[in-house]
Amino acid sequence: MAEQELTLEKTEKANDPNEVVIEIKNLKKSFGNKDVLKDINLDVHRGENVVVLGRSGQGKSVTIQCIVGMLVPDGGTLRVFGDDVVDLGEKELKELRMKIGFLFQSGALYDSMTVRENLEFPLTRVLKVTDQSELDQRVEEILTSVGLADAADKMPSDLSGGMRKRAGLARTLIIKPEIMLYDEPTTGLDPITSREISQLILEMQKKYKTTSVIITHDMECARITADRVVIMNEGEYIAEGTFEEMLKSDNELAKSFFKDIS
Ligand SMILES: Nc1ncnc2c1ncn2[C@@H]1O[C@H](COP(=O)(O)OP(=O)(O)OP(=O)(O)O)[C@@H](O)[C@H]1O
Repeated sequence: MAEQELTLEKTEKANDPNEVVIEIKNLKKSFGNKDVLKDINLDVHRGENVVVLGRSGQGKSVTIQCIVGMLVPDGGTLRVFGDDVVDLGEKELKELRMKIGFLFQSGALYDSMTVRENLEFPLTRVLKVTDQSELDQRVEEILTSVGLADAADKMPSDLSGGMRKRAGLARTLIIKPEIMLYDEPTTGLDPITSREISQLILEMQKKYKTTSVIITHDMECARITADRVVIMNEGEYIAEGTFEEMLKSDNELAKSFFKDIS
């Protein structure tokens, strides 16, 4: 096949909303005699934002850690971009992780580095970018995108909680991941800042066409960001639908999450 056709095929695939990017079937994971994931089934399509709701300790973070190969499941299959994660060798796992951005609750900035240095770090270490003008241009672009254009030379300790979250998001997005995994992105923020971060997550999905899994307890975050909501309970996904569908769900647990939403 001609090189041009191959490129076209790749581009079409990269934009195909029907492509299943993350495919989870009958996933199981136990720690000792504690069965945390009993039977998780989920398809995440390209460009989609899936919000996972569940009470504390239900295995939401464990699911995310399985997706990036940090934990090895005990059963079931877990494919990312069509590859079975369990079968990947070290090198392939490293390549996969380069396509996945992971935003932890803490935001994960290095306190001893300026914002600019924090952002340059994944570019130089992961993508091996050495050209200073490219580094400057990419740092400026991402900081502008997250609304922190003037903060490049500040230290993390000089930033508010919301700004730190934005900088953490910028640091994750700067390598242009195809998948974003958010673990409680609005925890610890006041309601107004939480809403701003949720809106930013939505904007970044549209701008960078990322596929995202968002774990949250924040219903406003779910309302703003979710194309689809799944509810997790006792190691299984028990209900799913759009935010509006879940709002009207007869499922008792869904009702308990949505009871204060008007
Ligand atoms: N590496 C591990 N070793 C042993 N047990 C673990 C490990 N990781 C998670 N667990 C246990 O698995 C269960 C699910 O944890 P997980 O962090 O996935 O919950 P969660 O649904 O994300 O909760 P939260 O909303 O509080 O973050 C917990 O009981 C936890 O103690």
